[in-house]
Amino acid sequence: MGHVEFVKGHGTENDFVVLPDPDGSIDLDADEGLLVRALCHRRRGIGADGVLRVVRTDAPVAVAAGIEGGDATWFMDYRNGDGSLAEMCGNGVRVFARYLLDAGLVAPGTHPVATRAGTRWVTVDRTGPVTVDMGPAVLGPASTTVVDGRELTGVAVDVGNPHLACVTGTDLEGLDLAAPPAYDRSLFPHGVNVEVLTPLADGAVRLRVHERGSGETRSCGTGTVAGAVAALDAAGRHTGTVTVHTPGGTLLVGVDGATTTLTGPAELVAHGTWGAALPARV
Ligand SMILES: N[C@@H](CCC[C@H](N)C(=O)O)C(=O)O
Repeated sequence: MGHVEFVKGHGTENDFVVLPDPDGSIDLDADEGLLVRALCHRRRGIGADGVLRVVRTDAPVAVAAGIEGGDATWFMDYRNGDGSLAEMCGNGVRVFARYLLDAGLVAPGTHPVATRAGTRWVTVDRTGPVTVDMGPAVLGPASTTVVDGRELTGVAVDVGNPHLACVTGTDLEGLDLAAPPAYDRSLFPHGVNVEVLTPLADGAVRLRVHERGSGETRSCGTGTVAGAVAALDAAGRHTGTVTVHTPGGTLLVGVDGATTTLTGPAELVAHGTWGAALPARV
């Protein structure tokens, strides 16, 4: 495997390796996602929850993936840390937009980004939070899960990817979310991200998440939207603005009848070359 240029970034500590690969020439599927797993490994790699490959929408790999470029020049090819594909990543798409801006590929403003879940419009400026129009979050049936030996009831929420959002009074501090929670495979045939959230007195919610393909993460953008929609639903509401506190930071979710928005920080912290020998000592 040759050298690969990378950028490291995060949004509320949901962290990513950004791989600029406009022509889609890096083979991320080889050896069941070996490169992705190696990059994301916390001890033997760079360490990340997932990989954001930056590919042109007209590159053969994007076309082969069925990506409808539409207005979008760039495709966010998202991979979980275990090498699996996911349809969408809410924190990732905000970090992706931060990369596009800092790399001079877009100007400050609102831009379309193609994802496997469809096009998402992201508003990014030189500094400050990044907002993404996440599209509709569709509530599904109630379902149960088992987390840390406790049975919890949640509601299915489709945010382009699958979620089971459990509104509960459970003490989130003590909950062990390391192991994949049990779930109904007939309802979630492709797996599910599981959120556990507690409404707070001021109307905000506290949220933790076990992500499909990544394990417990410090934050999950799509999970935050799913949690906010579930919390509103539990309160008998279908619109509103919800502040969501995750272990990695605070995000703001807007929910109206037609769509949802997600706002929060997105930062790039390093860049380098994977696989390169160190420069010779002088
Ligand atoms: N961390 C992401 C979600 C990444 C995908 C997820 N693990 C899945 O498999 O669906 C986010 O910020 O939304």
